[in-house]
Amino acid sequence: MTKPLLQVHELSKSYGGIKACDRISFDLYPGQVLGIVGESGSGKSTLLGAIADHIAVDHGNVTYLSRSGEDLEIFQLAEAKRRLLMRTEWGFVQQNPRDGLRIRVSAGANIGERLLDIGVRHYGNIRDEAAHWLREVEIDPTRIDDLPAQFSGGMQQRLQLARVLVTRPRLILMDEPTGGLDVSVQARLLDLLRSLVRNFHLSVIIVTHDIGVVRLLAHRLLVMQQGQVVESGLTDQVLDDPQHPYTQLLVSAALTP
Ligand SMILES: Nc1ncnc2c1ncn2[C@@H]1O[C@H](COP(=O)(O)OP(=O)(O)OP(=O)(O)O)[C@@H](O)[C@H]1O
Repeated sequence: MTKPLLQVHELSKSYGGIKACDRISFDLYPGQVLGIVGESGSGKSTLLGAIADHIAVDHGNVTYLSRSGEDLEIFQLAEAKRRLLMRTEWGFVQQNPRDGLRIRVSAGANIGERLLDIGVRHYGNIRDEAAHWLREVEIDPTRIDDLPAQFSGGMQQRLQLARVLVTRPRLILMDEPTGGLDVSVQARLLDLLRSLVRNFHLSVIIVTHDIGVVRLLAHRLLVMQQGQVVESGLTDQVLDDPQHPYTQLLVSAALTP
């Protein structure tokens, strides 16, 4: 039987008296897209940050099945190994591309930098790879020397994806990747994400408050309210027949024009 790529076990994180994440557990399988939905303040970003070890948890653990078949306890890894893993097998896509890009260097350098980080040194190859990944994310490779600031918001987000994908990660964590974009730009980005997930057999955890985004992308859903998972399951099942009153509210709010 296929083993989970990621096992999240009883993750908890409080800020003072606020339980931002309260004993969250789930498994993510290879090639699966898991959507995490909930209102602002429900704990989605804290959960994502905790999984990526950006936020120190109070309790719980995360186990990742590496490319070489090792079960790695993320919070127990030595710093160097954790950093290498985050640069190679994992990727993080920020809501604001400015947080995920280096704004003062060219598009090509943004992509190439990730390869330099993992020890690639042949500059010709790096430039070719950067051009290749620009094409993959539907950016004209003749823009390779442009700065991110010369790109539209949607293009910046696609550039961020190229920067993440160049090291061929297996797991991508995304925090509201379509937030703040116009509806038509969002739709194009979602289409692109869908084909990238399929073509590269990516496993993805995507945090959003937008039910439309998870309906299009996610195989499974976790619904969070006040730091807890109140409902989970296959996306269509959860959205077409929500059981928990909070999920019912989210779904009906999304239907109201
Ligand atoms: N650094 C922090 N210090 C104190 N409280 C925090 C901190 N980060 C988050 N919180 C609190 O934890 C709870 C969960 O916040 P979190 O940002 O994870 O929610 P969210 O669902 O991602 O919200 P949003 O969609 O607005 O980003 C909230 O009550 C928030 O105020």
